[in-house]
Amino acid sequence: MKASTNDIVQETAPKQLNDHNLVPEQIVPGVLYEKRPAKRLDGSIAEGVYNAWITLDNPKQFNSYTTDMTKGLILAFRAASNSRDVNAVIFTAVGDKAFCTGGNTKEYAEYYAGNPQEYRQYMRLFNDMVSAILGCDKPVICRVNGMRIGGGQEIGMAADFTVAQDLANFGQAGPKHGSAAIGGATDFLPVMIGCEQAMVSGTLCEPFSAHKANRLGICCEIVPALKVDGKFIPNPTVVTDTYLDEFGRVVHGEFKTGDAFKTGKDLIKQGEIDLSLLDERVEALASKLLETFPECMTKSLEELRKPKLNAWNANKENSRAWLALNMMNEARTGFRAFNEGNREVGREIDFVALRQALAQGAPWTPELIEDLIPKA
Ligand SMILES: CC(C)(COP(=O)(O)OP(=O)(O)OC[C@H]1O[C@@H](n2cnc3c(N)ncnc32)[C@H](O)[C@@H]1OP(=O)(O)O)[C@@H](O)C(=O)NCCC(=O)NCCSC(=O)C1=CCCCC1=O
Repeated sequence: MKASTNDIVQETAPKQLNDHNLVPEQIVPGVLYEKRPAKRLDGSIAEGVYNAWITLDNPKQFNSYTTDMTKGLILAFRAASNSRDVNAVIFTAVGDKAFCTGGNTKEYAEYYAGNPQEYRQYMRLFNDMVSAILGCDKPVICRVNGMRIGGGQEIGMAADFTVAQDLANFGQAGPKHGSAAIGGATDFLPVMIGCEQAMVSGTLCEPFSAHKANRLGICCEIVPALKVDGKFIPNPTVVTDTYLDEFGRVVHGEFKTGDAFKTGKDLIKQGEIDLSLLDERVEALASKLLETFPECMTKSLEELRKPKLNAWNANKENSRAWLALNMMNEARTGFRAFNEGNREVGREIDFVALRQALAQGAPWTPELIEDLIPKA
């Protein structure tokens, strides 16, 4: 009689498996790690195979990552990468407001500001975190549960796929808050959305919608998340029913303006947010990935990641050094301004006043920094 696959496994698989993990699968506070059963395309459970869900858990601070959380993410990606029984990684965050808004600005302002040596050590962890995502042996799906901004956009773009709920905004924050988007964005954006759009995003720091992210090619799929009267509707603050304006310019995915935007905002407040379609589509993508040869999958990932990885590897060490020294002046000022400001006084410095001071040759003194920071 022909032996079953199970019999063959019993006979051939090592009785004792070597553990290649550097760490136990217990991750730090702020980073959750969970193996959920993988599903076949028909929705049935594939016994003994899982998807690793890595979840940022810092919702009060928009799932920004602290130093400890960068460590947790490195360990989590390492664990998922090494797990024989993991099909794909789902990289997401708690809640429906934010996937991640980057580095923790409170920690930046209160610990790293003015302390470049410490920030250089932090940037070792940050770089290793991005490299851990790009080096994961399993496909990584970024499940965008809410806004993906700054370093959040960078770690999200390091993933292989992005599936987003359509209320999520995307974008960079660096030059407005005293940093440069060189934690991956300047490497990934040009290859993902083209140099011109990358320039717009990486310098102007204007958030853009999930619909636009999908059109630009930074998301492979988006789903509605807002339910009004029990029915899903597209993000009502965004133009989704018109492709071109009267002059033939693409308007699909742009934010509405004026009263139309305000009406959209009110509708969001009235409705309820339901991420079930997001979960469905993420699971469906993971199921498609399951129905492939695992080694051929890993090799394909390795090859297809090269445009991102090569750019990242070429720049990450220089970026680390520059970011560390930048903590002495612009980052020190910008992150303190965000952290010490509020909605009333604002969270950004008077950029023109700074430029006027520098135009006269003024040095970066503690007094200049204090004067530039809006006082709550
Ligand atoms: C535009 C925002 C993302 C969202 O704005 P809004 O919707 O108006 O919400 P807020 O009121 O601003 O925020 C709500 C509360 O969350 C706190 N919050 C938000 N983001 C962070 C963060 N990154 N760290 C800590 N806390 C955060 C915010 O303070 C509010 O709490 P409060 O108690 O004060 O009410 C806007 O929030 C925003 O711009 N956030 C900061 C984005 C940012 O600058 N991120 C860091 C970018 S730099 C970076 O990530 C880097 C990575 C590695 C390389 C170097 C580098 O710079």
